[in-house]
Amino acid sequence: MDKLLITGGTRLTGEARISGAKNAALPILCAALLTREPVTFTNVPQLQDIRTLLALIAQMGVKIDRDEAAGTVTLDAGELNNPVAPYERVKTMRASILVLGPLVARCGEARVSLPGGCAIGARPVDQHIKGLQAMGAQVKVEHGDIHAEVTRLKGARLFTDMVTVTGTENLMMAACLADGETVIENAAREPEVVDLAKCLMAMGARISGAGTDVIRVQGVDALHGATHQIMPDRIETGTYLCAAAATGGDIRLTGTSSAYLDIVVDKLLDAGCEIDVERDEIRLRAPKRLKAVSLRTAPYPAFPTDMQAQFMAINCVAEGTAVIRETIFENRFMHAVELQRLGADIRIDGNTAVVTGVARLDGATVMATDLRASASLVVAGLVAEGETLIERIYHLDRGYEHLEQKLSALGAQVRRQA
Ligand SMILES: CC(=O)N[C@H]1[C@@H](OP(=O)(O)OP(=O)(O)OC[C@H]2O[C@@H](n3ccc(=O)[nH]c3=O)[C@H](O)[C@@H]2O)O[C@H](CO)[C@@H](O)[C@@H]1O
Ligand SMILES: C=C(OP(=O)(O)O)C(=O)O
Repeated sequence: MDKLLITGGTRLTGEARISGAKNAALPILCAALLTREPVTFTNVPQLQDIRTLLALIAQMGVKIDRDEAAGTVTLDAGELNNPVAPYERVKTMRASILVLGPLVARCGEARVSLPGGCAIGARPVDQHIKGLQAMGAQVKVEHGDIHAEVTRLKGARLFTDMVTVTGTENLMMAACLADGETVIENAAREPEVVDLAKCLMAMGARISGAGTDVIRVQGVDALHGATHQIMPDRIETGTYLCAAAATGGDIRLTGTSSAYLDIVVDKLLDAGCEIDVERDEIRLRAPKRLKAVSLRTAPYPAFPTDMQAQFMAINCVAEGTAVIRETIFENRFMHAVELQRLGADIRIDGNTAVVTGVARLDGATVMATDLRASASLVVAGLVAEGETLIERIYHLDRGYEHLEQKLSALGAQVRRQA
């Protein structure tokens, strides 16, 4: 298993280009299952999760034409014949559940393995199932698989018990081919939901309200081919901003947008950073020492849970004490014990972490436990004195394109070890 060796202590300076968003690309690639015509996507990141999803849908009979280096993928689901997502694929990537809605809507049938729990929490998919049932699907969970059947989905009024991002995406995709109008209330407002809606509308779907908490979809008989550019990755952007902030750096990120990062930018300003935003670029200049910033995660537009770990890392070396509350996932503090191995002062009490900044962190061997936990260890490793060896970095490969190359271009001393 690959490891990442970081020699800390270098200020990050220079420029890096942000990739297409993993969490937009995954649902948007699944949207291609809804039509018989080819759909082309650009700005698709080179990530393990994307490879996993493409392998999953190839097995369903979808033709894939991909130029990885150019970031383009064309999917042709004209001969989709096997609406099945087996456990072997689903277990490596929870987002595989995003094939469920499109498959039921297009094929009238789907068998998708239950994703199961993961490091950050139980993450059930009951809301996805409840929504499809409300649209008339017969859904059984048997032998660890979700088996759904319907002649044609019917439009319905759907209300999810909590805000769920992939739940909203699954139901919005399913509703595109349903008979009549579907109203999704308590919908997720995340920018990735909006990007998916844009793609679906380019394919002929009739959707309004994406980006608000009520999404209306008028079902149509068929969708058609289209071309769609995946939005920039706001979490990758935020991660590099944190890495620069922690190291007292001065970086420019291109190919991105601050539009969906308001609260992250605000927190970095509170921490003492200077931030300039120009069209598709963000420049961050960090102070000598950051100030501690408290935060509470919640659905968009509040502070994203996917940035919580990286902010815990910057608070480890900031001046003062920060209180971090995680309200989305019940077990998303796994990085805290690893950060403690580097000398961080963190106290955990339930869903609250109290982080008191220390003058310096010291390099050590640490273990990556999930994607953003791993990102927080990279941020901490960049600022720690000496060498930090991060084990199990396959998590990082799920979500950060060309991480070592981008960090090296910013002056970091980072090396992958086999
Ligand atoms: C591929 C993708 O886009 N992943 C993102 C997505 O995950 P994902 O869509 O899986 O996360 P959800 O928004 O669904 O989860 C929010 C909360 O609702 C709970 N829940 C969700 C669905 C359900 O049927 N029942 C249920 O109880 C979850 O356990 C969690 O506590 O949103 C999360 C929250 O912003 C992000 O951290 C993930 O990076
Ligand atoms: C939790 C994440 O991803 P996933 O939902 O794919 O596990 C993430 O992107 O931080």
